[in-house]
Amino acid sequence: MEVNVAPLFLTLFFFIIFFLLKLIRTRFTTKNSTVARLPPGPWKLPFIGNLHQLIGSLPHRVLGDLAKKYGPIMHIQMGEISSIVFSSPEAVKEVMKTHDLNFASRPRFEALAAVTYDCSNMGFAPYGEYWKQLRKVCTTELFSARRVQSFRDLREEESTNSVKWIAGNEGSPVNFTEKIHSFTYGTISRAAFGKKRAEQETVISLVKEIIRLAEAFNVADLYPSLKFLHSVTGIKAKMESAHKELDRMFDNMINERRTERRTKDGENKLEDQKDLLDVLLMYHEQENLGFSPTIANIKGMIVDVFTAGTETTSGTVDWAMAEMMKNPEIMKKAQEEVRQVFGPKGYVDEGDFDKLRYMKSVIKETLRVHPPLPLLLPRLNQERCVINGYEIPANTHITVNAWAVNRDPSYWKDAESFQPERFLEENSSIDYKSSLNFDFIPFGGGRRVCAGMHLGVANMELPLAKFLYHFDWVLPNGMKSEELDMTEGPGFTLRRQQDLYLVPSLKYPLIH
Ligand code: HEM
Repeated sequence: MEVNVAPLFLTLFFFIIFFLLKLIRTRFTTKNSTVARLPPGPWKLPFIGNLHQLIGSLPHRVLGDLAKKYGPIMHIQMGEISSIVFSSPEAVKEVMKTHDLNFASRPRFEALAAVTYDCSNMGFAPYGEYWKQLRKVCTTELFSARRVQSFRDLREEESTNSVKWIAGNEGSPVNFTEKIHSFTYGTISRAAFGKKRAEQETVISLVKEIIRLAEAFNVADLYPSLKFLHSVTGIKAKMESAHKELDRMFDNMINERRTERRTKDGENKLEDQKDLLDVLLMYHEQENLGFSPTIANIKGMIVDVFTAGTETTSGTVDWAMAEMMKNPEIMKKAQEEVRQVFGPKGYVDEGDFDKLRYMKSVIKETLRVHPPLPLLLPRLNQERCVINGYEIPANTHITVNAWAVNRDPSYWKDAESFQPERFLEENSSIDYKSSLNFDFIPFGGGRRVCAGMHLGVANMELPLAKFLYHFDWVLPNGMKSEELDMTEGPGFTLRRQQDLYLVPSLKYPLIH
């Protein structure tokens, strides 16, 4: 029997062609994907991605460890959110310099939008015309060196009150953490609203509640498509309720101020007497200034001032003091310097702060080892791009692990240890405006760098100098310095897990 093999050959021929074409296609895409594949990252579980590795841990530490294995540009999946984590100075330079414009937006979180007047605060405003105008007003007006200087008297007053309170509790343990917290909230609230007001304490406690809720792990933010999760977690509802109350207080304060601004005293207010609300209302009222924020925008900005400007600053002073208690020789040097500079005067004032080189190094070293926002604020890239051969799709969440960068062993000698001297010696030229190498980024960098840096620095330096000058400090109950617990607490800002209790003894009393 004769068999017709032609169809068999034909099938085989087409099969081989199909197979070859597929092989070529695969090779082609694989070749292209060496340019366009996502960065490497840890193995992901379906639906939750890498969440199981991050929940219940300190994310900056876990991400730092994972980066040692997967590299300084790493892909992480958190629920539906795809995020690229940058963990070395070279990688961060790509985000903050080479591709700065593309990476200058922020992702939107529904729960946060509810308390930031639909992201009309600066911290979470998407990149665009509104953010650019607001940023300009911040640089030239709200947080300019001149404005920060104009708040000098109120900083003085608030820090003197803290010193008086501590002096009144000489010899017994004081909750230092709480004290520096209330100094910062008091100072920021007066910078925003001027004179002390009856509502101040309520505003502060509502802001604290909103910060706590914003820092709580909110699974609903990780599954934006599952909107019902917001009602399951209840966090958004709690934030909205605290916010409603805060909004009512803001309205009262703003209405009162608008009336006051129309009086003679209001009209004649000198530039240096204006608080942040005055400046923002001026832009609202005068149409020819190139930026006209609505009242909701103004309230959004005030929320920013409170949330971005309080715990970051107080947390740093708290850690600085804890580090000095842990390292008595550093405390001694810092105290000797402050007492030498201000000793003859009998009081501390900001006029001679240029001479406090060692104390400033203590603050820098604290920000290096304990950056208050260890993962900065998340960013979003507007367009797809390729970095180091890795594909970064548009609208990816960008995380910068500043905590890991600030202790990168290839940039920092003995990176884990607390040594303020490093900022006096080879790194003395490093300032807060992000170093050229992007190896010291507690305030972030690029277009989205912290807008309130000068105010933050002023609010850290003055109280710290006064606490070092006026008091000697010991740990309570005979605790030794090596026993002091330095564990980090959970949350978005890197604060101490335990409040710091210290026993003050008055060295130089206040003379006025
Ligand atoms: C120790 C004190 C402070 C630290 C360490 C700090 C740190 C930061 C960081 C890391 C960012 C994000 C930067 C980025 O995405 O690259 C930021 C943003 C911001 N900070 Fe600060 N901050 C401090 C104090 C303040 C103060 C006192 C204010 C104002 C009252 C302030 C206002 C802001 C604002 C408005 C933004 C958003 C900027 C934008 O998105 O364009 N900060 N800060």
